Amino acid sequence: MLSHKLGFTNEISEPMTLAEIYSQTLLVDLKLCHLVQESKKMISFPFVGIIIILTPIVVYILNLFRKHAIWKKAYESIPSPPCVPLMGNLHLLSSERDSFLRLLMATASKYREQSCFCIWYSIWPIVVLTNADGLEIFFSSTKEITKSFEYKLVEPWLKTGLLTSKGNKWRTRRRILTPSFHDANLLQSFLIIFNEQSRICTSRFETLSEQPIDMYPFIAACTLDIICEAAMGTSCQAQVEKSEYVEAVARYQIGDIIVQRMTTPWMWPNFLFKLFPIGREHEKLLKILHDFSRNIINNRAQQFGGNQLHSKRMAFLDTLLAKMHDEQLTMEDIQEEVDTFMFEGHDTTAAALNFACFLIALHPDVQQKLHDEINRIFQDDLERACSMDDLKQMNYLECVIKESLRLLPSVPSIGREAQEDLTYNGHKILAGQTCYILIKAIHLDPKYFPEPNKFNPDRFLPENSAQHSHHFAFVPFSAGTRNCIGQRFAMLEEKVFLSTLLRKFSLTTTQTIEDIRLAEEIIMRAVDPIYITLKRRR
Ligand code: HEM
Repeated sequence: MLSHKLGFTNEISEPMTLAEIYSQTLLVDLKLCHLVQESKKMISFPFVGIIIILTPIVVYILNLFRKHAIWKKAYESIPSPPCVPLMGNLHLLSSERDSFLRLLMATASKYREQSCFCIWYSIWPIVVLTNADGLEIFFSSTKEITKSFEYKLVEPWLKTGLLTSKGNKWRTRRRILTPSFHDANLLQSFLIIFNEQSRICTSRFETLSEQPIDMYPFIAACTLDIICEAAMGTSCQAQVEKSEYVEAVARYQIGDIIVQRMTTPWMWPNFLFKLFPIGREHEKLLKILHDFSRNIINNRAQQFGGNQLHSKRMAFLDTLLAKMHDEQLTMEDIQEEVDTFMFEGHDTTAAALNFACFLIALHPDVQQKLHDEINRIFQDDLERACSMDDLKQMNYLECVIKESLRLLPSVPSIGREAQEDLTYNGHKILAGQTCYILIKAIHLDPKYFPEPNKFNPDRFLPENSAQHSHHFAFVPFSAGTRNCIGQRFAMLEEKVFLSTLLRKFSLTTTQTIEDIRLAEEIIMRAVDPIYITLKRRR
């Protein structure tokens, strides 16, 4: 190690005081001075060159150790799993896809009383918050809206759209986009899309009934078609044909690369990443994704400008095009928002639906109640489309969707960067600190959810809602200023899909919840396929 060569031998597991750091710095400075004097004597140009290159590296490393000492001291009161010098907690991770989420959940459960813990990513701390109490430092703040570093890795695809942007840019965009999610015309168009695509998906299951199948790829294709048409006004036909775009998004090629990059820090700098084959593949996929959305946006803009938009169905894109001049949006601005909807609105919903199907298959009593509710609403009509009125009557289905999102949230954690010093349940969090809000652990707090691991949709019935009355005890869509803008869209979509499926089929599975290994890969995924058998009801 460079530090050892310079005689810098402190074990970093021991917190260093500032005085120690300064004395070490002095020592290194003296050594450097000595080296410079030596180099003068030798008047060797390569040697001076090496010194010039090494000095900023040494200063950087010393600065890191100085910060490490400050973090160690500041987070003394926050528990963490056992650390190893320089590695921090990295030695506890394996190449198994589920190892990171497993470590987070096991640590959260061990330190539930303390309401947070620290994970040391080598010498860098991540403070993980696991208790609903105190979350107002992020959820009720209009200032604490900056996302953590990891989100930078989706920026090559999404640029700085709504998910990744911050400050005034985020505020302006959120103001422009929010009304679209409450617009009655748009919601009506979306309802037609949900019905059509859910029906296509269900009919694909017809030929596969009576045998265990992995429903995920079918559901992912369906949710991709839905968001594509809702966002851009054009379906990408993921359920009926193959295309480069669908392969890149639905088969998760782009997502896999982003996840791989997240777990390999030496690939974080862009210039290094591009040198690896995976970096070049990433570029290729980005071109496919960007070309696809850019072409659709340009076509739609031309029709829009020429008043030739014959489609009665409105898309998010139309509301952006309509505001283009007033809000001074460029085509690139519009594209980053459309790409963001494609990213956020497809896999999150697919994961939620897949987990909901699994939990319904596991609990015949719950499934019976769902069938009863659906029979009451549709009687024997297996084909008619769901209306808004139908959806309003699906109260029990809503409880089932919520309980699924509680136990198996599509987004198990979210990241923030503290903008100023904060205090969370008595623990100090320094400005600039990366914090994870561990939604999955927050949802398992027995204080708000008795028998937290039990799948019990009844806890969301209005008469029982006092049990989880804390504002931030149930936050699958995050909460506060920076919550999920697509929450209502997603709930309606889930209701249409599940009621269409359950009108025709019953679901069973031979797997148990303990068999399912879960990985955090941008969203939460089952490491191995979940098999469900669909049986025609009549
Ligand atoms: C079950 C489905 C969904 C779940 C569980 C979910 C969950 C979330 C969560 C937890 C966040 C906060 C992310 C963070 O702070 O880092 C978020 C943000 C967001 N979601 Fe969703 N989401 C879902 C569906 C959707 C859909 C269908 C859309 C689009 C139509 C969408 C669009 C967005 C956008 C644009 C953001 C960023 C909002 C902002 O920062 O202002 N989501 N979502």
